[in-house]
Amino acid sequence: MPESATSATVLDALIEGVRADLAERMARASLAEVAAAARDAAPARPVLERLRGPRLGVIAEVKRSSPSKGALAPIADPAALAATYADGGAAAISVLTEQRRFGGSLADLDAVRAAVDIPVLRKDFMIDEYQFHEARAHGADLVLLIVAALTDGELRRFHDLAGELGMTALVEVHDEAEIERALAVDPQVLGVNARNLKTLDVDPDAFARLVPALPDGVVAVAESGIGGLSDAQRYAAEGATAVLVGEALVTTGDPASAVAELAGVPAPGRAGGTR
Ligand SMILES: O=C(O)c1ccccc1NCC(=O)[C@H](O)[C@H](O)COP(=O)(O)O
Repeated sequence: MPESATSATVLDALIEGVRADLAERMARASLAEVAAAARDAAPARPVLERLRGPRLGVIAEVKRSSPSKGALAPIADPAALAATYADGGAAAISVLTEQRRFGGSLADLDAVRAAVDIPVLRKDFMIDEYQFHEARAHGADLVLLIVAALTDGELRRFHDLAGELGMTALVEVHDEAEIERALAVDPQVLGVNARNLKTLDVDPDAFARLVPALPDGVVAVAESGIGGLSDAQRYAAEGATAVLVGEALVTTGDPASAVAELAGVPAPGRAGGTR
């Protein structure tokens, strides 16, 4: 459950903004209209096999700014950046669509979708059924479910809905209690975010601490604070199937080489999908 109403967190504030923006979009297009657009979209791409492999899967993020760091990169052409990531060997592209603090949009998702053939993640604070149809209508193959932002009932309902729409859910946790809640929906892809979304503190040891609780066969994604090769190598050695990287890729002058370097990391611990 989200923290109590008396102690508003960074995550609470982000979600408040997401709700306001969502209300505006809902006033422009009904759920029925968005659901029809989702049905008309090309089928979602399979994700699991792209993330699993003898080498580390790299989910490369299009990220202009963030609550923790402010402005990172202007990214005038998200399609070109995504194509560069794909050329470097990214397994998937993450597109932040939250507008207020991350500078993203559904237009970014459209542009990236049109530019690459690899799976695309809609990275946002998914709190309403409407956003899942919207994600699919805009070509997403993967959607993010942040356990800290959802009740158990919402987590179950949205995990099911993502599957019904043909998408894969990346279920994101930060601590032991959230893992327990996440496992109740039997996720195929589990992300451990080193960043606590309530405080913005980054704990590079979170993945290693939680990895023993991850079920065999799950795609384990280490997220946030990955600065380069040595971090990626450490996560691979700890059992990560994939890494999700934003800041380090949008702030480098050579994103294709940066992705290629990370994508070259052997991931022997999870090569067969088991630990
Ligand atoms: O990045 C933030 O400051 C942030 C703050 C609050 C909620 C979410 C946030 N980021 C979303 C992400 O999960 C990251 O963009 C992603 O894991 C990549 O992180 P990084 O490589 O550290 O940019």
